Amino acid sequence: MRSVKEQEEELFPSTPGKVKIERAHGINRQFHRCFASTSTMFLWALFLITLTASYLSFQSFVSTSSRFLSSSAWDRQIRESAAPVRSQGLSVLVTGAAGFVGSHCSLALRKRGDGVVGLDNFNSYYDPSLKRARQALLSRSSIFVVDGDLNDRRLLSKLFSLAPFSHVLHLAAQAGVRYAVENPSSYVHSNIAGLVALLEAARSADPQPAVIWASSSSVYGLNDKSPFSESDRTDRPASLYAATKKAGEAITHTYNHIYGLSITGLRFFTVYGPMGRPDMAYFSFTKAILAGKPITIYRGKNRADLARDFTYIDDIVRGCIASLDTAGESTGTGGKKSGPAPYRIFNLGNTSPVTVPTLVSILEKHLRLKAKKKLVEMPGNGDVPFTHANISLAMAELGYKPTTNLETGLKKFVKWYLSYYGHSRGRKTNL
Ligand SMILES: O=C(O)[C@H]1O[C@H](OP(=O)(O)OP(=O)(O)OC[C@H]2O[C@@H](n3ccc(=O)[nH]c3=O)[C@H](O)[C@@H]2O)[C@H](O)[C@@H](O)[C@H]1O
Repeated sequence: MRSVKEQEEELFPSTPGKVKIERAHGINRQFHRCFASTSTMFLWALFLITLTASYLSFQSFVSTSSRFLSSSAWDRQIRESAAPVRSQGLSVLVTGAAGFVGSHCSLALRKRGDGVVGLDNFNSYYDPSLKRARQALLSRSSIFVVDGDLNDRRLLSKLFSLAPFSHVLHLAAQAGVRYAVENPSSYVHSNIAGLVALLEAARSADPQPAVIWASSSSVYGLNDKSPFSESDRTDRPASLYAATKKAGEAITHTYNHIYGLSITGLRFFTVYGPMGRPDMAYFSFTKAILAGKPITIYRGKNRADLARDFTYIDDIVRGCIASLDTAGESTGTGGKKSGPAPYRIFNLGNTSPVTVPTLVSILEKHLRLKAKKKLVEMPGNGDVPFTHANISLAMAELGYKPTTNLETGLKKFVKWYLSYYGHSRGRKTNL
């Protein structure tokens, strides 16, 4: 008669990974066989999982920065792309270069002979194929876009060590006001952690670049004083998106104060235009109208129409470039500032708010199709009733003067949309 301990040892071998089969007999033998083969399978599975995990992490190691960090061809591409081709030209690192505003700014900078290196993580917040198409366009203008994330500190410091960027145009962000209720952490990842990683790299760089970055009209939140001025309060954000942009303004101020980084924050007002963002209303409405699908138009309290100070992309690009040209230098080296550096914030808007139903009727006219409209109460997930920019400061300091009204800007957008997606005006699609 075997002791309980012996029986237990048969069932649960004392040496992990080893199975004692020599003492097995009867029903226990069957159990043991089964256990042995299960254990072997388990070990094999474990081995394969470990192998796959190592392979995948090696792949991601290789496919992100590290591939670049060891490649001299990659180094050369960065240096060439960063080099200006005109005398006194800027050398600009554009984050979010495959994004809407980033791609337009990169092309405009390149066109006038500045050096441009792009950085983009090509995330799937909206169709990445549009981002790849923008990247292809940039590549035709000899602009190299690095496929990497802001939070990859090693990659950032490598970029700054390869090229003496005079400026950073920081446009990479998690955008979208209402999406923040669905995926709050993506806003923290990009707009807070990513921003800090970028500022850390910029303040440690030699020379320190001037940083121009995208804040947002949404920082005015629930204010009802109109138009919105830079000196107005910004302590009542209506969305997490707005809160992260407001936080960004505070964070950049700290880096300006401690390290002497030259900072310019640009509060963009609902930017639209060709190659725009598919998540935005004018873009998604166009798609739906062409497909004969209904669109949802939000309304505020007492059925009031919502309104936005829609701003055309070319005006925004001019505002960004004027901000780069007037930024003033950073004053720090080796972690210490040698004197105060500029800290500026500007509204970049259009100064003429338009209601959402008017936006829809302009689209209907350009598309030669009627929209199926569903009017619903604003869901209360981040929207504000209206935005309206006072741009006096940007006019005075940047010479900023928007020139495109919504009618003209949407005409250009619709033309691009129909050609890019291969549709004809006045014809419904099967999208
Ligand atoms: O300036 C900014 O700081 C922000 O601008 C943009 O936000 P918004 O002004 O909210 O633009 P957008 O979504 O196009 O909605 C436009 C209008 O259509 C209404 N809207 C929207 C969707 C819908 O289905 N129905 C509707 O009525 C909606 O209620 C709103 O009244 C950027 O996305 C954001 O990233 C940020 O940069």
